[in-house]
Amino acid sequence: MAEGSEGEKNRTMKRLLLIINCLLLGVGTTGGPLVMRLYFLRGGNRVWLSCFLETAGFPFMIPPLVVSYLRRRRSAAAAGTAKARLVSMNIPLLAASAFIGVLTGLDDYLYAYGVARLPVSTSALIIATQLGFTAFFAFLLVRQKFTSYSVNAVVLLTIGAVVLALHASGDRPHGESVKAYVMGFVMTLIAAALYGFVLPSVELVYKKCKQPITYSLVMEIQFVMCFSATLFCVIGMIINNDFKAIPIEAKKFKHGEGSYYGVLVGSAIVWQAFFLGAIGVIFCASSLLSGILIAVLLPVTEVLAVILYKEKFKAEKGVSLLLSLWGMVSYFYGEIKHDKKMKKRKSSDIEATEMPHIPELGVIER
Ligand SMILES: Nc1ncnc2[nH]cnc12
Repeated sequence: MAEGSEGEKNRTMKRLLLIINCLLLGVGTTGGPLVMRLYFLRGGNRVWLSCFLETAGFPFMIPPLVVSYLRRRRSAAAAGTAKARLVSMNIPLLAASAFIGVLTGLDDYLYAYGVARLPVSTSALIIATQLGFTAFFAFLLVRQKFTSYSVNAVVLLTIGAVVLALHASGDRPHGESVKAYVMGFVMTLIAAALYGFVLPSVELVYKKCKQPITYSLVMEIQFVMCFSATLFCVIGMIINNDFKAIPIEAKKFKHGEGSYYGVLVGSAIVWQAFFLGAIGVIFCASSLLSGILIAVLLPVTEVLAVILYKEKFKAEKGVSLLLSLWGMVSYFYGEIKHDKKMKKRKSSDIEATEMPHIPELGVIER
């Protein structure tokens, strides 16, 4: 009985964690591209600097990491077990996280290149194709199982992106060459494919890792990933002389120096929420759900871009928005149905002495 209530408490905690991470991902997915585009619209033109800002907020992870360490230390002392380590990840996990971080740094550059050249509403919809890539790599790397509902969601969200891509040419910003526009389009598409690979790779690392994955460890992984991605971008910034250009850009920024630095710091904070949310959702559920949430929220970004930056809202953007919402409803309906089926099966198995461990609501077993 006590074990049952402990299990119930764990499930509730994991659901709460899932909700928090969905919110973080939501803030990052919608706010990140808008702040990044604001930088370019108001006079900034450094691609390496803006890709650096995607991960440079990793020091914001230090306070929660310290709190988590103190808690682990206190519970180890109370239980009389070995002292908690300041850094709990082992060397292979550190190496894997650093490697994925470099891929993320490269991806950030491709993504920022696209945001610099395309309207946010267009780049957001190209990024929606990421879900197709995530689904493909999740199948290859972590043997993600699909239901008719999740397949339906992937198809709808991908069609939504394609509808937009087919009509995107009329969206070229004033004064931008066709070549720059096409390059922006292609780079964003490659970013979508690469990040579609990164998400299931994180899930694979969680699965293959020899130590139990806790949320504290997820935060450490986030720290290392963002640190190595930032290092990658710093090299690009040095080569491109971006550090010298920062004070000059700040002086020329349309809203003044103060708001220039405000945009940079705001960007770093919002993108931290994005990356922590993305890998946190993978921890609580799966890389597929992370990909689905990113795709579902992109049309929200698009609508906000239309409102805030007066970008054009054409019929195809509305169609894409509807398809995304339909895809989201389909996915969650399938998950709730699956969850109910699992609960029913569990209660009919309750008599058995050795009860098998059944995963819940797309939650991967660890
Ligand atoms: N670097 C990135 N940041 C945000 N969303 C992305 N989608 C693909 N790459 C991305």
